[in-house]
Amino acid sequence: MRMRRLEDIDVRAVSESEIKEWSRALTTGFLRPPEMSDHDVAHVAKRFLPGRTLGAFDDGAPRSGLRSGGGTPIVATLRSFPQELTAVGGTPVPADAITNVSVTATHRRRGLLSRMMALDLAAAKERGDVVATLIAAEYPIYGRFGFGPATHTAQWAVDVPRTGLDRHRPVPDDGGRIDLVGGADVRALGPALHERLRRGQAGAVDRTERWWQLATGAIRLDARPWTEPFHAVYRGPSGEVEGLVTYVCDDRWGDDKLPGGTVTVKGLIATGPDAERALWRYLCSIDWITTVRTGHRAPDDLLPHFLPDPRAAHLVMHADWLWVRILDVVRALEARTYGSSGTLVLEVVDEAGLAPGRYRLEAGPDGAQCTATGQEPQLTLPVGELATLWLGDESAVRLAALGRVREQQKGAASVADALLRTSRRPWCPDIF
Ligand SMILES: CC(=O)SCCNC(=O)CCNC(=O)[C@H](O)C(C)(C)COP(=O)(O)OP(=O)(O)OC[C@H]1O[C@@H](n2cnc3c(N)ncnc32)[C@H](O)[C@@H]1OP(=O)(O)O
Repeated sequence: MRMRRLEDIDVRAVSESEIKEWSRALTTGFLRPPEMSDHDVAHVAKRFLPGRTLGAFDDGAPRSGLRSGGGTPIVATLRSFPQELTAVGGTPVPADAITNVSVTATHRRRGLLSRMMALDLAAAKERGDVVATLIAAEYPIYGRFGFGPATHTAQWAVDVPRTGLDRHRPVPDDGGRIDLVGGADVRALGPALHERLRRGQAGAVDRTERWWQLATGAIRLDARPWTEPFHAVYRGPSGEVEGLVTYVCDDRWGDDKLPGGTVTVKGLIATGPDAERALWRYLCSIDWITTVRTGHRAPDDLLPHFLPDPRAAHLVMHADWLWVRILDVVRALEARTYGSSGTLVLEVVDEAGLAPGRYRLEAGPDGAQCTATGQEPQLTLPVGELATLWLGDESAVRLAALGRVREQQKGAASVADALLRTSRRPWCPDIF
């Protein structure tokens, strides 16, 4: 069969009637069994947003075999949806959340992702989104499109017998209480708790009703076998719900008849350190459990230091997590608060032409003003590096040492750090 030339492959928004074929292309690109059940396709269709589900159509591709319906075969997918991302200081900014990016193995490295990404980012800019966000499958994919890694994830495995915690003490020991609750309770309590968390957590994103339904089994998908988890809530001494953990346990025993169970945390959110401490200690106090796996946490999570012996928490993963692409430099910089007062003139390099320019930032602990300027820049940096600095996780001095930002004025990177870095690291608890 003749290979289609690039310009013969149509990249466009899919219509609702093309969702089944689009879903097949997505599962194929993600190396999953290609045929999605009608039940699962119906769920994909439910969250369909016109114009925001993109596909690449190759009418030269075979219509037999894996294909599930009529129409032109789809060989690449990308979907975006509206999201809110919390900036430093707590203000949510409108984000274009990008997900379901795939290109069928036979069509890779021919520019299909680049074309879909250009379409989606242009539409986001046009809509007035301040940033685009995604969780990258692999590190090298998205930097070229102006994204920078803006939060990191860490996962620990806690060796419970080594923690030094006294398993005879009641948990919690601070006047609060912990209760196991059902999925319906979580759907009732969880959203308000999460809203409180995300307002104070730079890097957090909003959760939809569907998110809570999936997390509690109210929506089940054929492609994701469901195990009913445990949910525990922590109420502080005042009786208010301040924390929630969802976890599963295995039932492992050694030949020596000693228990060796593992708790795997699906999510733990809390509005303050007392609730976090109480929930981690609760998990470490469950009989038969010798390991607690934490799931995705911020790299500066307090967990190890809640344990008398912090070395009992072994770091098992540390990696980039949320990637951010700034689309509107002025609104992004004005949305956040700063660690000190000062001014900084930045030259932002953006080869895609979405947010390039010279910007003067006058910043302070209560907010900032940012304007386009003709002044000489103090710091020159690619738009992806700006995203990395924007959420407060990275140091401009480090990036200058790596040659990724350029000081045009000596000491400008230190000035940038004093303004932009935060005392706690940003964290995105979710995957999307
Ligand atoms: C947010 C999410 O959904 S993350 C999930 C991403 N999807 C996956 O990882 C699924 C498996 N992989 C794929 O489907 C594809 O390989 C994709 C989507 C990663 C890339 O799609 P392609 O159409 O091949 O990308 P495209 O041809 O536009 O590549 C543009 C450039 O990026 C580079 N590139 C693309 N993917 C990768 C990668 N995984 N690693 C390194 N470089 C890459 C290409 O080499 C090319 O570089 P060049 O311009 O210097 O030649």
